[in-house]
Formats: sequence, C-alpha cells, structure tokens
Amino acid sequence: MENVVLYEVSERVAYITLNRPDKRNALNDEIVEALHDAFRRAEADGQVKVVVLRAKGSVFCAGADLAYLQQLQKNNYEENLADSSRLKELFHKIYTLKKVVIAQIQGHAIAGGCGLVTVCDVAFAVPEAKFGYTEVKIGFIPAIVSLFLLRKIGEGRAKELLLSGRLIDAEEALSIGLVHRLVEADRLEAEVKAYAAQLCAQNSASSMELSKRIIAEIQERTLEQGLQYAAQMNAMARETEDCRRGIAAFLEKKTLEW
Ligand SMILES: CC(C)(COP(=O)([O-])OP(=O)([O-])OC[C@H]1O[C@@H](n2cnc3c(N)ncnc32)[C@H](O)[C@@H]1OP(=O)([O-])[O-])[C@@H](O)C(=O)NCCC(=O)NCCSC(=O)C[C@@](C)(O)CC(=O)[O-]
Repeated sequence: MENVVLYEVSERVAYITLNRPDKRNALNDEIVEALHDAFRRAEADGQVKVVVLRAKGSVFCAGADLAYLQQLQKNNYEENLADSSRLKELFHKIYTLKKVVIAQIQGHAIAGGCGLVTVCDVAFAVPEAKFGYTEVKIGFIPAIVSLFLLRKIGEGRAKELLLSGRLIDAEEALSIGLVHRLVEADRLEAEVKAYAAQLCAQNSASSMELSKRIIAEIQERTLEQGLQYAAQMNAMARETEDCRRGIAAFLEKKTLEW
C-alpha cells in the first residue's frame, strides 16, 4: 500500500506531500500520525531549512475524514478527545515548527484542510482553489482551526467565514491574508521551489526560527510583557554567530550565502 504522506528532501527543502487523493486527502488517524512523523523528521534534520506542504490530486485537503469520525462517534468522549488532541498537536507542531513552512495549494482546502493552510507560514495557491470552513454545514464545529484563523485574519473576518461556512475563491483568500501568492497551476511547483530556494540562500536559519517564535509567542502576552520579551529576544539575538556575520557582511558591503 502506498504511503499516505510522502517525504523527500531536495536542496535543503523538505517536501511533505499528502497522498490520499482518492479521499481528497481527508485527515484520518493514519495520515495525522504520518504528518507528525514527517514534520518531526524535517525539524530534526539540520540540513533542512524550509518545508513545503503540498498534496496529490485535485484537492489540497478536505479536512477531517468524516467516515473515520463516524466510526469514532461509537466510542466514548475520552477516545474522541485523544483523537482530536492528536490533530491539535499536529496543527500546533506545524505552527511552531522551527523552520518556515510553505503551503502549496493546488486545489480546494476545506475545513481542517483550510486549517492546515492557516498554520503554514506562507501560502501559494492556484487561482482556481477554493477555501472555506464548512463544519457548520454538517452539524460540526470549526474548533481547533478557529484559533489559528483568528490569529491570521482577525476576529471580524474569521467569525463571518466560520459562521457562514461559505467557500471563498483564491482572490478573496489573497485579499484577507490567508494566501500570499496566486500562481497558475503549471507554474505553481516552480514558483514555490524558487521562493523556498530564495529563503534558503538569502536568510539566516536561526533568524527565521527566532522570528517565527517571537510572532507566535508575543500574542500570548500583554503589550507590556510582549515588548519586554521582544527586547530580551533582541538582545539575545545580537549574540548569535549569524547576527555577527550578517552585520559584518553588510558593513563590509559583502553578500552572504546562508
Ligand atoms: C473537498 C470536496 C469539495 C471535493 O469534491 P470532489 O472533488 O467532487 O470529491 P467528492 O466529493 O466526489 O469526494 C471524492 C471522494 O472523497 C471522499 N471524501 C471527500 N471529502 C471527505 C472527507 N472530508 N472525509 C471523508 N471522505 C471524504 C468522498 O467520500 C469520496 O469518496 P468515494 O465515494 O469516492 O469513496 C468535497 O469532497 C467535500 O466537500 N468534502 C467534504 C468536506 C467537509 O465537509 N469537510 C468537513 C471536515 S470536518 C473538519 O475538518 C473538522 C475540523 C478539523 O475543522 C474540526 C476542528 O477544527 O476542530
């Protein structure tokens, strides 16, 4: 049987590919565990600087596997909580991964599938892609995904999307900051690859890691606590080798290859 998640590394970029196209890459326990393994592997690999999350088939991801959820509905609350906790941990893992994660969206991203997009740092999509949180249409709720959507696009916009369950097109997704670039399908892979290569060549890995950490953590704090934390991180970052090299190179008018 083929793996439900594929993993490969090329030129310092880890490509994690959802590979369950016949079920529109719906998230059951098998694919969730395989994604945990793939992201853990990418984080642990010192050679990997950037991660791309992409998918096989016509749909990026149709969200939670509803056939699997129907099976779990026969079980008790604790077993369902254990299952939803693994999904929550996966989303948190991607959101806080120590590497930049780029979503490459070749088709619809629905419910938990749209949630996957929101936890990635950057998203490239084809103009035909559609996005939406349809949980309310099937009597379920956008629970885990809502936290990340709120952070990404703000409460006003998030509420309207989560409560209406409507699908939005790629242009609207771009306008609200859910997606960052629209690229025609025949150019998508190449454009993502070029963007990832640019991050690898031009940016310090530790600077990207610390920037991501600050953005994630600063929102947990009050303005005063956040600024205090930011000042501490600023002072700490000055001591790193990358910062010494980067500043020296600028002042000597040299270009660094990271
Ligand atoms: C994505 C499109 C538009 C593609 O539309 P399409 O390309 O026309 O595909 P389709 O609808 O013909 O589906 C193809 C096959 O994929 C299956 N399939 C497809 N989706 C799922 C799914 N989710 N779970 C299980 N199976 C799924 C579907 O059952 C079918 O299987 P077949 O009949 O060939 O054996 C359409 O399939 C669709 O609308 N799917 C349902 C999407 C949906 O309602 N998702 C809600 C998931 S709930 C969720 O994610 C909860 C969460 C995580 O957000 C909660 C939280 O945050 O706490």
